[in-house]
Amino acid sequence: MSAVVFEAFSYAYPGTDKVLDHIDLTVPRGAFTVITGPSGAGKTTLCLAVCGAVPHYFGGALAGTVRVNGGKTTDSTMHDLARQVGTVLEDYESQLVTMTVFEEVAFGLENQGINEKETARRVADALALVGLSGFEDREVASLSGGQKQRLVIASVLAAAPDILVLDEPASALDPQGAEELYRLLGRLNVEQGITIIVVEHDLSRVLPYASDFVLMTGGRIIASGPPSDVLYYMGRRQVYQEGVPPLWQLKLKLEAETGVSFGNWRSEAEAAQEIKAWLSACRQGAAKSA
Ligand SMILES: Nc1ncnc2c1ncn2[C@@H]1O[C@H](COP(=O)(O)OP(=O)(O)OP(=O)(O)O)[C@@H](O)[C@H]1O
Repeated sequence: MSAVVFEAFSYAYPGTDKVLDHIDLTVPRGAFTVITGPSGAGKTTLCLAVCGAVPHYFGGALAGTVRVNGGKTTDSTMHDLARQVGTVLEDYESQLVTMTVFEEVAFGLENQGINEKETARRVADALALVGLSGFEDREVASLSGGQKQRLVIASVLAAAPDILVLDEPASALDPQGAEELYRLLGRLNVEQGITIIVVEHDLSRVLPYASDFVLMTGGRIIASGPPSDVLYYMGRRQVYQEGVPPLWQLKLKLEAETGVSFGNWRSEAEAAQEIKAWLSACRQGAAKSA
């Protein structure tokens, strides 16, 4: 069974035209799916449709279906969906409600009627997953931006969701914080088997972890699939050029000018290794023919 399936899904907020237009998308279990595209494309709305806030909270008009773990979101309450889908909003600080780190993670569990012992176990596990063990008694207000971000992730992980949806989670973090955050998401994906759906405009950050890219413009999906397919599409069709990572801009230019096909680079280290091997093969070829 797939984690999330959109079938011919269209949606308009109350009083707007369609902001999602005939979305067909399957997110397999265990995927690391990155939603990207220009501002206003409908990326946030797509996330809100997975956690059920669209339409349960926002109202509006829809057609088609969104299924989470096989069930239609319109047949579940947001409360029930929250056990399957953990959501981290772009304005994640608005999700923090209490005084201490322990209370923050325990808050949602107490509301679900989970007993004290089980709550303590789940809080400890969730804090360990995000690297905040030992922070239990710290006041939330004393944490850095990156630590607050990880705390919000721990709070949603404590409910044991199998899908995590995050909207531009690195937008308020410095480059190192962003790198650490995506390393954490990569680990949750690979080691815990959690399906990740993340909105990100900086594709360099997610290249090492993503299994799929989804490119949206004007409420539609215009390309989706393995990251390399979508990056080639963006390069060849000249769409959303600002989203193509510098590493891939170099690769596409090199390929166009040399006729050589390079691998589907996921990191600078991978690219450097391949270019070095290629240069060395070129040198050997030149030496032989001399
Ligand atoms: N609550 C709302 N009520 C009415 N219209 C909305 C609401 N939220 C978003 N929209 C509109 O829906 C469209 C899609 O917005 P959305 O936030 O989903 O796009 P986005 O791709 O996430 O953009 P960004 O990258 O700027 O966050 C936009 O035209 C936006 O103005």
